[in-house]
Order: sequence, then structure tokens, then C-alpha cells
Amino acid sequence: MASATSPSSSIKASASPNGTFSSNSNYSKKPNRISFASIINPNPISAKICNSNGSSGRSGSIVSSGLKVAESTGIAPLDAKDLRDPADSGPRPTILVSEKLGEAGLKVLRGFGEVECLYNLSPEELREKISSFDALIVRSGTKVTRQVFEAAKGRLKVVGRAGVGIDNVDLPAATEFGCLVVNAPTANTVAAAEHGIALLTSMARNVAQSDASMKAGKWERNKYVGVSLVGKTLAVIGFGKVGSEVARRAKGLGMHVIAHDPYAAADRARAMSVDLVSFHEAICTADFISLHMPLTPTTKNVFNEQTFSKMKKGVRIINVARGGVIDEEALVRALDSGVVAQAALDVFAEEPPSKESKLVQHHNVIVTPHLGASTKEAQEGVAIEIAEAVVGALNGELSATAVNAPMVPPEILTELAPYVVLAEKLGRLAVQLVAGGGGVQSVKVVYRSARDPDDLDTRLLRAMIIKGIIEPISSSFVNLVNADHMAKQKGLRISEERVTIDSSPESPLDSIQVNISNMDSKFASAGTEDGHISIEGQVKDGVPHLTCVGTFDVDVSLEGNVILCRQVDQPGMIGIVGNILGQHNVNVSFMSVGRTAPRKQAIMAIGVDEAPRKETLDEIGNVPAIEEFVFLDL
Ligand SMILES: NC(=O)C1=CN([C@@H]2O[C@H](COP(=O)(O)OP(=O)(O)OC[C@H]3O[C@@H](n4cnc5c(N)ncnc54)[C@H](O)[C@@H]3O)[C@@H](O)[C@H]2O)C=CC1
Ligand SMILES: O=C(O)C(=O)COP(=O)(O)O
Repeated sequence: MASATSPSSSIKASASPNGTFSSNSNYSKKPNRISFASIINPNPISAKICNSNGSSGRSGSIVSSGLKVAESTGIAPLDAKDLRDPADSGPRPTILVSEKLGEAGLKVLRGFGEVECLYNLSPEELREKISSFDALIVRSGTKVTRQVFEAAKGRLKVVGRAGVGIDNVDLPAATEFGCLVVNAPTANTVAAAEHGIALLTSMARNVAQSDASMKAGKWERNKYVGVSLVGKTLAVIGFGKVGSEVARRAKGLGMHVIAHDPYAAADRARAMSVDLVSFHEAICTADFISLHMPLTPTTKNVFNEQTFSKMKKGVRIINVARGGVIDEEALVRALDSGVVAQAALDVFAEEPPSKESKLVQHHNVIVTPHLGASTKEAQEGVAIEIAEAVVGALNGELSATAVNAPMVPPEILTELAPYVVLAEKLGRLAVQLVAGGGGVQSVKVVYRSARDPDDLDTRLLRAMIIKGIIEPISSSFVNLVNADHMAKQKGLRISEERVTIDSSPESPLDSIQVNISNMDSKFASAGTEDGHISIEGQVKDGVPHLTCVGTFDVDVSLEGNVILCRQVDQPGMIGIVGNILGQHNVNVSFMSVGRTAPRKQAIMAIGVDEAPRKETLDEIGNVPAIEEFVFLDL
């Protein structure tokens, strides 16, 4: 007699910290987080976003179709009235806006969820409140620290940065907690560039100082003689969106513009008649230096004692990027010594800077309180951009402005949607075939495709395989944001191989094979000669199918659950097993037999709509010709 090898029972004993097997495709058991897998799942039943109370507040109507989701992945303008299905009476997502956001963006958000605008929260207050919110929208003033993610207790699904710089958000922590971070990278570019030019021109002509002098009743025409811009060299450090717009405007003022940016394309610079130069050349030759790079560990304090000492005496510096890229004490010394003649600063290492800041008070420094993005137009634009990104993320769409998850273009997402479902199911099946359930360390995934390997973006598929492998055997939650991190944390190595085959390049993939290395299988036939557990699947008519188990070809649609039996190949086996299932009221959706040779061994793969009871499985195990079998919970 073959004994029923139920993955659930063995996993229950070994792997799950709370002692219960997480059957898991029911996402409402993991209520607090958004699941990208469920979102791209074309099956409307599992395509739900769950709310904090575990109920699925938003269901099939909006996210039921993977294709529909994929089509809307590109951020299209949203009309607030279209955002929620009026019939959807579930709790609405909650959104905390912690800094001033344009009205147009608030309108989009209010059409979708419960919005609370709580400005000027202290860090403690933010930590206290955050666990009641699904989304948080910030500007540069809110520090979204690891403690904030911890305090969110898994509820926070998305942080929207209404602007560009995300240096105030702890990205590694967000990723670990599976929280998507999105920003609004384009709507304030012009505003920041215009502010840079405003600071450049007003610094050169002492506008701020002479204004203050006149308001103090003075008339000091000789004191405020400025410098001309025409013909002077401006070095733009960071030739990205803002930097290149500053360059374009400075050229209009007749300046000679050079730029330093290790990642900028030379032809883009050339097209604007801007010379891309080394950092050294930029800082040594410039009359004016304008900063437009992000604050990162590499750029922190990149303007310091040493770099100031290399600059042309009398250089003038504009900073509309981030205060932290300048060592502010070193700048004060450079101003005192006259190496730096003037500085115009919109941003500071600490905001707001202390009232006694020597830098702010310096007579050769003009300052604005981080106003670069603060035009009416930019703020409305940023608000709409971030509101749409956050709503999209809460709807489970892959955001075009995701900062800590792959950005997958809509057309690719549409194509990959059924393969994403297949990938997760193969991961789930493979791990259930491992004897004992846990301990998986090394997984090799083979993608067969007629397309050039460079044309196949596997990040999404890999994430879903990881999700499929990890979630059934732990209480961890895995999504596209944290999949690679979770794999690393659990010591799971995933290697990928892309095999080009002679087939139609119409479909992105022919098959996906998941191999778990060096593990014994509870279903020996799933093993290969070289000691792997191996299963393979394909998408047929948009539906994922299991097509190979070990060395046996099978063909069973992966829509319900699966029973795999190895038996002596003899007449009547399908009938015998089918009968047992029928007698116990288990509906068979699919059956397929793969065999090594007639009358030798065969594998029967049976798709069943519902999980059979133990007695049913025992009865199958008692059929003399059945050598081993396993029930796999999808
Ligand atoms: N003051 C304000 O209100 C505003 C400030 N900003 C800040 O301006 C900066 C630029 O924003 P965008 O142009 O939109 O970003 P962006 O990403 O388009 O451009 C940044 C550029 O800096 C380059 N870069 C990275 N490391 C560098 C390094 N070590 N040296 C030189 N270049 C480097 C990148 O290659 C990129 O081209 C950001 O720090 C952003 O936060 C942006 C908008 C408003
Ligand atoms: O977009 C950016 O990077 C900015 O610095 C703008 O910051 P703010 O949204 O005005 O606090």
C-alpha cells in the first residue's frame, strides 16, 4: 500500500512557526499587505486586495483581470469618480498625507480612500498613527525611518514621495517590509531648475542683500556691484532632469556650460552643446557650480575642505539639490577665506537649519527654505503624479515610478501575466514535493523561449517563484518588492538559465522549469538522475499547466489542486482512481498519464477542484497498483 504523502501534514510539523500550514493562496490570511501576485493573477477569486481587518475591501471589479491591471500600469490620468466601484462596500484604504499636498492630488486620493491630512506630526506621533494607514504620502520634511515601518506592523503598503528625492525614506527598510516606495520624478523638474536660475542670477547681482539694505533705509549702490554671467563657465554637477534644464537656461544667459555626471549619456550633453567633464575638471575650471545630484552615500559631503581647496578662487556655488552633499562647516571656512565668493542655498543638511547657523547668517550667502519645488504649477503636478501612483499601487498595479521594485512596462506585464501565475504555482508545487517541506537552499530556474535572452525580463517571474517557494513553508509575506531580500534572508539561492529554443517568438516563453537541488522528494518520481526535484510548466490558452514531473511528461491544468500518482501502467487505472474520487464527491477537472514505456511505470496527474479528505486519499493509496502518490495544494 502506498501511503498518502500530504504536504500539509509534514510541513505543519516542521516549518511553520505558528504550527499551522499556511495554505496561502487565500491572501486574506495575510491581511496587511498588498500582494502583487494576487494582483496579476487572472483568477478573479484570488485577485483581491486585503484590508487591515482581513476582509478584501477591493475585489474583482477593479483588479479582477491581470490584463486590465497591466493595461493601466502606465500612469494614465484618473478621474476620481471612476476610482472605486460604487457596489464595493468594503472598507476603503486609508491614506495619511503628512505634508502639504496640492488639492488636485487630494481629490484623486479622496475618490479612492479615506484621506487624513496631518501636517507637522512629530516622529513619535507618526509612529503612533502609522499602523492605521495603508499608504503614507510625504514630501521632504517627513523622515520615514525603519522605526516607522516597524510601527506600521505590516499595514503600510505604499509610501508616496510627492517629489523627487527619496533620501528621507529608509529604502532598505521599506524593501524588507515589502512596502512599495513610489515618487513623483517629473512634475517639479522645471520648478527646481527655475529656482536654480533664480538663485544664480540673484546671487550674482546681490538682489537679496540689496533688498534687505533698502528695506533698512539704505541706498548702497557701490556696495552691491555684482558679477556678470555672460561668458562665465557654469559647472552643472548631476546632469539629470533638473541639471540639464538648468544647463539649457544657463546657455540662454550666454554662459559656457560644462557638466559632470558619471552616468549621463555623452550624446545627450553634446546635443545641448554641454561638455561632459571629470569631477576634477568641473570644480577646478568653473566660475559657478550648480549642484543637481541626489544625496547618496557617495555624494554625501562630496563638497568638502579638500574639494573647496581645488576650486578657482572666487567661485560661486548654487545648491538646489540636497544640503547633505556639502560639508557645511567647510563651506563656511571657504567663504571666510574667500575661496568661495558666494553661495546660494535652497537646501540644508538639517532642515530647518538652526537659527544660529553660521552658514545661513553669512553675509555672502543667500538662502531660501527649500523652495525649489514650490510653484503652484509644480505642486499641483506633483500632487496628481503621486496620487495616481499611490492609487495605482494600492490597486496592485506595478508602478512606473517605483523606487524599490522593478518597473515593468505595461506591454511586458500583459504578456507575462499568465506566466507570473505559472511561476508562483510551480514554486508552490516544487516546495511541497520536498521531503519534510523545508530546508530548500538552492533553486535553479530554466526558462525556455524562442526569444533572445535579452528580451526576457525574468524579475517578475523569479519573484513569484520565490513567493511560491517561501510562503507555503513560513509565515513570511513575499511580494515583488521584497522577494530577492526574503530569498537572501532565508539562505535561498536562485539561479536562472535562459535557453533559446526553436519555436514561435510570439509568446515570451515556452516553458518554465523549477529545479530544487540536492533535496529528497516525498514523491520519488519527481526526482531526476542528478538528484534534483524537477517540475516544468507551460501556459496553454492562457492557463498554466504542469507539463513535466521529474522525467515524466504529464499535462494537467494548474487551476485547482493536483494529485500525482505513480503506478504500474495497466488498463483501468484512470477508472479506478476516478471512481474513488467520484464516490467521495471530489470533482476531477483534468487527468493526464505520462509513462516511461507501455505496461511499465506511469505517472497520473489528476486535477481536482476540492481537497480530498484523508479517507479518500487512503483509499487511493490502497489501490495495489499505486506505488506512491502525493496531494499538492495549490
Ligand atoms: N530643492 C528642491 O526643492 C528640489 C530638489 N531636487 C533635488 O535635485 C536633485 C536632482 O533631481 P533630478 O534632476 O530630478 O534627478 P535625476 O535623477 O534626474 O538627476 C540626478 C542626476 O545626478 C546624477 N548623479 C548621481 N550621482 C552623481 C555623482 N556622484 N556626481 C554627479 N552626478 C551624479 C545622476 O546620474 C542623474 O543624472 C535631487 O537631489 C532632488 O532631490 C529636485 C526637485 C526639487
Ligand atoms: O522633489 C524634491 O526632491 C524636493 O526636494 C522637493 O521637496 P518638497 O516636496 O518641496 O519638500
